[in-house]
Amino acid sequence: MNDSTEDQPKQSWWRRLSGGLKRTSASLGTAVADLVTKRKLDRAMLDDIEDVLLRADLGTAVAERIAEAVGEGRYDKAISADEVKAVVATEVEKVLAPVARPLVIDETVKPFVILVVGVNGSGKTTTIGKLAAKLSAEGRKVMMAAGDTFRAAAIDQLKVWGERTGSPVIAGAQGSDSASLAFNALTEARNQNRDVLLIDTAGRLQNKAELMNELEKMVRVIRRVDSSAPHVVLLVLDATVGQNALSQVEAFHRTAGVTGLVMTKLDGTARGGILVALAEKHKLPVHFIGVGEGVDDLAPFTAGDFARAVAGIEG
Ligand SMILES: Nc1nc2c(ncn2[C@@H]2O[C@H](COP(=O)(O)OP(=O)(O)OP(=O)(O)O)[C@@H](O)[C@H]2O)c(=O)[nH]1
Repeated sequence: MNDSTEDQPKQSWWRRLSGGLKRTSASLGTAVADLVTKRKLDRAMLDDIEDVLLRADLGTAVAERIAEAVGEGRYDKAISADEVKAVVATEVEKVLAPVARPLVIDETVKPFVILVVGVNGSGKTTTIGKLAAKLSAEGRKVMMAAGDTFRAAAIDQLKVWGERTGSPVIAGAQGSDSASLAFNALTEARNQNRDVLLIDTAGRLQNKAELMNELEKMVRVIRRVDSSAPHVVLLVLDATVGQNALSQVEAFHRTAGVTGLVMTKLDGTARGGILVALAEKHKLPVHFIGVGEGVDDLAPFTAGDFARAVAGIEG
């Protein structure tokens, strides 16, 4: 790949990310601009700034901290919207930097098992497909397991990704036992000497308790084949659900021991600030962000870029 083609995806995903977060950043930018015109900074202005940040889904702790940082050394002085945005970007980056961590695949572990969990529609199957494409492009032998046996379309969707990425897909019939499917897939991945096994899971069953029981069972059964597996438990979160994402993290973390997050659909939401609230509260690593439905639309998560996009600073 030459430099110009390497630059293109980076630019296009940045455009989509900053474009997607435009509603977050534009409302934040406009509100901040309205607040700071022809006024000197005082407590009331900081409270207003804090409200604006709360509306962007950044969460109370971060909003409060940013407002304090804006106030530092600036009381009774005029302040520009750009100054406020710069403080927002700096403070957001501080929260995100510790969680922006790449997905590390231990080459000594074979197969390296990645269990992908999340509620239905969050983008699990699509993320698995994108990951399979990425990992196979890096030269790894990937296998996928259609553990979402509840939904026939999810099985078909995964098979399409399998064909697209040249990776075998282990699937059962709709309604078959997902734990035994995971068991078979891991055994098969071992026999075929695969580097990575990506396991899809159901996002919806009759009720939440049943879903969590099934996940627990899946993990238990996987451990029977390899006591160190799953090596990564990726929780896929849909950015458009806003604050709901916080409780999803709690539920899945308790059940499946989530090791890292992927946040999808950041290409079309005004609620991207939720990632900041999540980072602040749960401190779980964020490996990737989804910025579209295509195979290349899974971008590594970088704190600085994201912080600037949220604050509405041009890339
Ligand atoms: N715009 C956008 N759409 C996405 C992204 N990731 C996934 N989607 C879309 O979201 C929808 C749901 O994605 P799936 O991958 O089927 O979700 P799932 O979590 O597997 O859903 P279940 O199988 O029902 O549990 C699909 O239409 C995807 O194309 C993203 O980053 N951006």
